Amino acid sequence: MADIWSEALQGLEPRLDKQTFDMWLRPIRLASIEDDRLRLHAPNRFLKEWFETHYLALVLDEIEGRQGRRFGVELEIVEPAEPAKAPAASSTETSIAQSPAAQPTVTLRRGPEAPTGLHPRYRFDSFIKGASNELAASAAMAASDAPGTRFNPLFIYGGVGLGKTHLLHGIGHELHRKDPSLRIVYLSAEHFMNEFVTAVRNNQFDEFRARYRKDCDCLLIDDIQFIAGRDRTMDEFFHVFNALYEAGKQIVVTSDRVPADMPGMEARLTSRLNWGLVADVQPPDLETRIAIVQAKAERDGMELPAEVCLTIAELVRSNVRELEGALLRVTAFAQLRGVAIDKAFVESVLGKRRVDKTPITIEAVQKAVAGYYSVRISDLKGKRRHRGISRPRMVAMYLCRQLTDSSFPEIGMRFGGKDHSTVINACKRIAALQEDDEELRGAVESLRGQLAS
Ligand SMILES: Nc1ncnc2c1ncn2[C@@H]1O[C@H](COP(=O)(O)OP(=O)(O)OP(=O)(O)O)[C@@H](O)[C@H]1O
Repeated sequence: MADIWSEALQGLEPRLDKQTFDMWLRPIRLASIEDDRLRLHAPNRFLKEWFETHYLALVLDEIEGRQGRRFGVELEIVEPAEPAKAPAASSTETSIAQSPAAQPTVTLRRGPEAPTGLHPRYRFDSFIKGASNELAASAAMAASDAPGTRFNPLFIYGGVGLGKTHLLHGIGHELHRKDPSLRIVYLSAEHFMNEFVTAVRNNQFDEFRARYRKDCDCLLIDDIQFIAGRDRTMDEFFHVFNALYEAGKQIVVTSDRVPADMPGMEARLTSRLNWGLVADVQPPDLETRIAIVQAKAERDGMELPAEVCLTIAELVRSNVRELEGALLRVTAFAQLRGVAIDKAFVESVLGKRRVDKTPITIEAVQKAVAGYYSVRISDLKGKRRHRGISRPRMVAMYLCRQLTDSSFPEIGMRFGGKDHSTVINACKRIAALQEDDEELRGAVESLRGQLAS
């Protein structure tokens, strides 16, 4: 009976990319054939769902072509009998008949009450899945179902504001929910470097090493591209990676680009980052953008007419952060002016505002921000870290990114030759701070209005 299955797979193997075949088809097993039904086993929920949606029809067509009849299918999740590599949390999939070997083999020390640094809103249930992020989102969920096993490391990459950090935090929350004893460490690569430098300077290397190599069951690192070219940090991260990986601990990494495309990143690190699954997030399509606008409005207790959601989604295409910003702008303006939100209003706030106007330049942004905060343009381009300077500098970088077509490296260059990751961090920081800081939100809106007019 297994021949039906293996013959079909053999027929398909040369027609599919090797990685695709090994990842999605090979792990599916034929358990039995009853009448005209194939009973198949998938090792986990993620593989089951992915196989069902993407490859099942293909395999059934192949079988039909060979056998001359169409089979039905029952696809169940059955974990492989051999012990999982990771001693971490087992899958909570209730339908799985767990073999004793699949249970955790060591008792983990209790972790903190809740992993620190995780944004309370960045959870899977508030993440809208669409074609543009499907692989990354499903893989993130799979990694939190069975950490340290199949998708380890999980590498999520993509452009700015597309949900990488949201997914990373989602994994942390989900792992913690399923097993509060897990020690989950989340931090940005920049933070990792700063801690490392401080540890070396203060002779606290043993503590640093213990924190990341031993007392950690899951490492979530944001913006790994930051450490490219920083030799000692890369070397340290390499050892952290090895220690955790060998212990079967889950590692999830995000970046703005694929591992192979990071100039200055050591080859031994790039290759390790490629060991597991590399999944991208792309700018959302129209349907996903509409769903995101609806969900965000609902979360904020607003009911927006479908036409309004559609108009916002049509006008803002680049990324989700900008979509959120646009929604915030529309609702804030409507509140200020005390008017109802309809299509024409949205267009007046977002849409045609830039048409027929000269494009906003980086210089114009720097000038407006310097004037607003009463600082010198040379300070914005300089290195001083005093809050009175660094805050306006970050706001200026943020507005340059929002209002001009300039890339991160280009903005960095025009701010006194700063690294693109500094610009990325500034943009993120200002976007996040605006959520709670009304004064900052007011400043950004006022500058935006000034520059747009
Ligand atoms: N699919 C989605 N569903 C719901 N919200 C989303 C989705 N994608 C992104 N967001 C939201 O958009 C905002 C930006 O997302 P996030 O910070 O995760 O982006 P990122 O890819 O990490 O970008 P960056 O590289 O700039 O850090 C967040 O508020 C996040 O909640």
